[in-house]
Amino acid sequence: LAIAVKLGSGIPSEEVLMQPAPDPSNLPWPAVKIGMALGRFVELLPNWVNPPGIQMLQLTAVSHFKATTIKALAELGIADLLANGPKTPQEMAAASGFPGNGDKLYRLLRLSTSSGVFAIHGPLKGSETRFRNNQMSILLRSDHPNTIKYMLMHLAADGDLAWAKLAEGVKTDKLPFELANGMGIWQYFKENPEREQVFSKAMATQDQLMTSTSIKEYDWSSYGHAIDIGGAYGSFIAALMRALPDIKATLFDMPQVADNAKVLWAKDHANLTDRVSFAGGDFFDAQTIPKPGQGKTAYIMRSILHDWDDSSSIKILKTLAAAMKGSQAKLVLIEQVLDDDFVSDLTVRHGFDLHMMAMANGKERTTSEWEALLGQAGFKLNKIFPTKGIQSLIETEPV
Ligand SMILES: C[S@@+](CC[C@H](N)C(=O)[O-])C[C@H]1O[C@@H](n2cnc3c(N)ncnc32)[C@H](O)[C@@H]1O
Repeated sequence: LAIAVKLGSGIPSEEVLMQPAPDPSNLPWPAVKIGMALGRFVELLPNWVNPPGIQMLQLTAVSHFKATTIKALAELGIADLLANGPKTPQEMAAASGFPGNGDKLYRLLRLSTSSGVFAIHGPLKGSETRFRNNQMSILLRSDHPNTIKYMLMHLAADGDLAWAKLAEGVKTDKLPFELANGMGIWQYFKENPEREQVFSKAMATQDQLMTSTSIKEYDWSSYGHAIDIGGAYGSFIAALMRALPDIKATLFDMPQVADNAKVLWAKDHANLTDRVSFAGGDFFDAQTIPKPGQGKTAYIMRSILHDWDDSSSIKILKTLAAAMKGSQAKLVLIEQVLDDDFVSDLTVRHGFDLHMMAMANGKERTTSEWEALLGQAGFKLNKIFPTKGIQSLIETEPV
C-alpha cells in the first residue's frame, strides 16, 4: 500500500476525483450508527496504544502542525495548480509568483502527503518530486462540488486568532474573536466584505455531510413556501428547491449577504430563480423578517442559534414569532443536539461548541437546553428528527 501511495498509482484520475462525493444520506441507518461508534473507537485507540507523553504531543502539537499546513496549502491554491496534472514544488512556486521558494513548498507538501493529503507521482527527488491530487487533496480545489477550501481559509484567517484567545475568554467575560479582532464577528464581516465572501462560501461546506440527509429525514412536502433565515448564499434552500419542484422560497440574510446571494444565484442556480426571492434585513428587527408566503410556510434556521447566547437567541426567536403570528407556519431549526452522555457523544460536536464559544459567544445545546430555550421564547418543541449527519431537525411552532 505504501509503495502504491508513493508511486501515486491506484489513485483515480483528476477527472474522476472531481466527481461529487458519494451522498452519505444513502447509507442505511445501521451503517451510520456503526460508523459513528467505530469512528469514536478509532479516535480513542491511539490513547490506549501510545505512551501518554507521545499521545499528548500527537493530539496537540502534531495535529496543530498538520492542520495548519493543510490550511496553508489551501490558501496557496496548490490543489488548483495540480488540476492539469502532476507538478514539482519548484514549478508550483514559479506559477504562484514565488519562484525561489519551491523548497519551502516541498516541506509543506512533505508533511501533508505523509498525512494522506496529496500524493507523490513518480520518484522522490526532493523539491523536484512531482505531486498530484488524491481523494483528500482534491477537496481543496476551489471548483470541486464538495470543496472545503473556503472553510479552511475561513478557519485560518478568521478562526485561528480567536481560538488562540480561548483561555482568556474563559477567565473573563470577553469574546475570544473580539479580543483577536477588536470587534464582533458580524461587524467584522460587514467591514471586511472579502472575508464575508469566504465565510458565506465556507457555509456551503456543511452541504456534503448535512444537506441531503436534512432534506430526506423530514417531511417537507406539506410546505408551499420556505423562508431561510440567515441562509447565507442559500445552498440549503437551493437543494430543498431541487428536491421539491413546486416549493417557493425566500432567502433572508444581512443586506450585503442577500445582495451577493442574488448575484451568485443568477449564475449558479439560474433555473431556480423564478421561485426564489431575496430579502435583506436583521433578524433582531421584526419589521424586516419576511411574512409567511402562500401555502403553509416553513421558517428555517440552519446553524443560526448556535452562534448566539441564550438571551440573543430568545430575541431572535421572538422576532420570528411576531412574523409568524396568526399563520400555520412552523419553524424548523437545523442544529446539533448534544447528548447528555458527553463521553460517548461525538467529539466533533464538542469541537463546534467551543468554536461557537470562541467566535461568537454561541453554544451547541442538549435536548433539555433546546426545550428550555424555545419555551422561554414562546415556542413549543414538536419533535426532534435525527439525521445521518451531525445535525438534527427541531420542528417547533409558536404556542
Ligand atoms: C453560521 S452562518 C449559517 C448560514 C446558513 N444558514 C447555512 O447553514 O449555511 C450564520 C448566518 O447568519 C447571518 N446573520 C448574522 N447576523 C444576522 C442578522 N442580524 N440578521 C440576519 N442574518 C444574520 C450571517 O450573515 C450568516 O449567513
